[in-house]
Amino acid sequence: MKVAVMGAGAIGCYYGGLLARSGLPVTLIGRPQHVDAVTQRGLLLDIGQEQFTVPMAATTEVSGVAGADVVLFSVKSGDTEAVGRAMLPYLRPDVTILCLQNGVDNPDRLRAVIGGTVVPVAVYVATAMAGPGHVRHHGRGDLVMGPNPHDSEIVQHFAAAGIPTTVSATAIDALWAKLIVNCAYNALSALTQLPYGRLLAMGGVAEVMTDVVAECVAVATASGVTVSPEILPSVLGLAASMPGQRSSTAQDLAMGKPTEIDHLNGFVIRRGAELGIPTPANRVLHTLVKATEAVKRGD
Ligand SMILES: NC(=O)C1=CN([C@@H]2O[C@H](COP(=O)(O)OP(=O)(O)OC[C@H]3O[C@@H](n4cnc5c(N)ncnc54)[C@H](OP(=O)(O)O)[C@@H]3O)[C@@H](O)[C@H]2O)C=CC1
Ligand SMILES: CC(C)(CO)C(=O)C(=O)O
Repeated sequence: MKVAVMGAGAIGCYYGGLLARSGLPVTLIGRPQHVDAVTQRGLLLDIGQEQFTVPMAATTEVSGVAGADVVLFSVKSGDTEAVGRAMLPYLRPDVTILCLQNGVDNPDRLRAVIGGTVVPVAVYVATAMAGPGHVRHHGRGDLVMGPNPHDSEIVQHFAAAGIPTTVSATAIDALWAKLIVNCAYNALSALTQLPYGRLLAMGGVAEVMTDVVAECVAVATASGVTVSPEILPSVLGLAASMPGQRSSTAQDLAMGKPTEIDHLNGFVIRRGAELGIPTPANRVLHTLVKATEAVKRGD
């Protein structure tokens, strides 16, 4: 199974690195600083106290997807269409594209651009780039993948690489459950730059999260998604399980990078409007993050 990773960041380098370490041919496609480092000395992969150096192919050219049986698609949600269009001329007609992204509509948006087999995957991991061509694993790593023509072969190769993968017809429901967590935490952590433990201890935060979750559940349910009745306690309980964590939106905002907020709270607002469901709490959070991004950019 020949693999290409489109978007050699925290997710792409972690999963691509594990697959390459297991012996599969993997090509990373990423930015020059990562590609140069990987080409010179291999990918550095920190897992717990162990560090692995994984030799693997790397390129800055999107044409690196040519010939791949499986593409791990791991760019941020805002880049989905543009990167999809750029890869299209190089893709094999029978390629399987695994969307390893947060948000629920990336597979549909990518499929609209490239057609073919585009598979939703819910990603339960915490990883971050520690430097050029250097990825650090902070926890978990399991995947829930939608059914696809090559799912058993993919699961087998992933298991051999130490990536626990479940195939589920309800992978989209899992993505929605993750989206609801993101809608509750990401903007509030970004706007305050607080880690989750301190965030939840602030007066009124649990109440705001409760409103956000209620709106998300209404939109999800009207979209035909099954949401666990335990979603609210599970969302509010997350802070205790990772009290020191700041959201990816908080990290993007702090680094002056574009956030994925249009595909988190922003998506719920758009879908709510289509369905006639009001989403005022999500709207306030989305607006404040967009305004803060604009201020940071100096608009
Ligand atoms: N990190 C995590 O622990 C988790 C992340 N996710 C989700 O996974 C997805 C990926 O996240 P993550 O890996 O953290 O993001 P990163 O920003 O670390 O990785 C994406 C990489 O792709 C690069 N890229 C974008 N366009 C191109 C292009 N045309 N050519 C080459 N490289 C390109 C980006 O460069 P540049 O920044 O310069 O554009 C960046 O280096 C997101 O949807 C995220 O929400 C889900 C679960 C956990
Ligand atoms: C689950 C959570 C909220 C963990 O930080 C996340 O996915 C993110 O930060 O984007």
